[in-house]
Amino acid sequence: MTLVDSPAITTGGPALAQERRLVTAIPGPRSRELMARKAAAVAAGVGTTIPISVVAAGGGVIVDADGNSLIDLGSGIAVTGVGNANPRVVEAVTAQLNAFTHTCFTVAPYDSYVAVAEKLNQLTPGDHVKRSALFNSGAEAVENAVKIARHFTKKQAVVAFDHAYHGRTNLTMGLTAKNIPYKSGFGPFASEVYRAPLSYPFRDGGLDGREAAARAITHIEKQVGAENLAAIIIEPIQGEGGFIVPAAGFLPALAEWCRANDVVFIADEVQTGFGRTGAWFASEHDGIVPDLVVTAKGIAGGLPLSAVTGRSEMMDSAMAGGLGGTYGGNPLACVAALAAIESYEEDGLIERAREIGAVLLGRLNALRTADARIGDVRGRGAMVAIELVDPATGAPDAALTSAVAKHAHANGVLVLTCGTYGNVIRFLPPLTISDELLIDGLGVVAEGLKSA
Ligand SMILES: Cc1ncc(COP(=O)(O)O)c(C=O)c1O
Repeated sequence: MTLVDSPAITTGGPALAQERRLVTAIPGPRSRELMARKAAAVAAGVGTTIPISVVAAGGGVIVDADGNSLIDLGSGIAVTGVGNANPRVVEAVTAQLNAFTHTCFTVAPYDSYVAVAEKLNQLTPGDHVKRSALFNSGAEAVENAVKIARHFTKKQAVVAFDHAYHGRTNLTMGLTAKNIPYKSGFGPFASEVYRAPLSYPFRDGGLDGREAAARAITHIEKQVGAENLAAIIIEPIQGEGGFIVPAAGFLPALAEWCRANDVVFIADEVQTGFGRTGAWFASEHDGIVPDLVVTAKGIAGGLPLSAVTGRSEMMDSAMAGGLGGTYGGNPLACVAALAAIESYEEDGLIERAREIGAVLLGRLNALRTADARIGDVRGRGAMVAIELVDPATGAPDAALTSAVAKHAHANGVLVLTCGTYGNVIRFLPPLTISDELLIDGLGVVAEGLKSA
């Protein structure tokens, strides 16, 4: 029986792999129609190249309208850490739907919002007194974190880093580094945003973390001056910018400088938070305690929710009613978050992220020894990437990257690319994926590299 006959979600190694190859070789009518539409969209410069119309997902597999199944190595861009349609989340949201769907927390409050805030206060790094405010998207939470930092410090400037990604709203576009497709033609951007050099070990010519931090701080002092600077915002491991893990010592040195200069240190943990890197938050790997932590994505099992959590004196400094919006901390998203957090805690998912990381790093490093086009393998936990280069020059190879991703998609494996130079393939599987599926998916990527 192939998955054409059975769209039920199955997990498991070789048998599924066999079925997947069979069905993906013969796209059904619905997928053919979609492929044609997507091809037109891609030709017009919009849309993705993945020719499927999803009808179900779970257990590390996405099933399309023809019964084709894809191994999910992207988690909807690091969102479905607890797996798609996680039973705890489904049950909680269903019960909430039957109770009430919306009141607006500031008009008529409800317990689940408070419970999520308390959980965030407890789980984020540091044992100081904290407060949390809830929003809908990562970008919205980043904007609010900057507003809080400005209100608290009475300063205006914000520093973001090379290769950073913080969203696509007006202020966050300015914080985001990459021009195309995120910024070009969408200006003017918000003022008082500056950029500093990052620690990017693969392309840094051997700078260690402290040296890279000294370079960034000198740059900031020259360009802005601490007396004008409200906040620096940084992803502890960069996501869209290419899964760049800064060298040890970089983040602690920046955090120290911020403390000494009354500058708010904002960690954007939108992509790295909620167990993704094998710890609740990636800041923990570097032993830093950010003043404000921004979270979203993995927080609520696929429902839109985001948060800013931070020092109570900073959070309380903003005027009541000055943050948030109508839907922030919607009751459906809040109960989903409580259920997702229960799943991370009780289903051992953070430990599982570390195991997934061992498989990813082991297999990808082995591939790298045999293939000089893999310039770098990096990441933590279930957030790992390969950077593809021209072996002769070390120059980024975006064409190879896109060919490998296309091969993977055509052969039933959903992987994402990223990076300023478009030459990074990133692996962000759901933390519920089996080793068999993961290894099978990596095998297809390896085939793609061989055939490219
Ligand atoms: C680090 C980081 N910050 C902010 C965002 C923006 O989040 P959203 O797309 O939910 O607005 C993203 C999204 O990818 C992200 O990775």
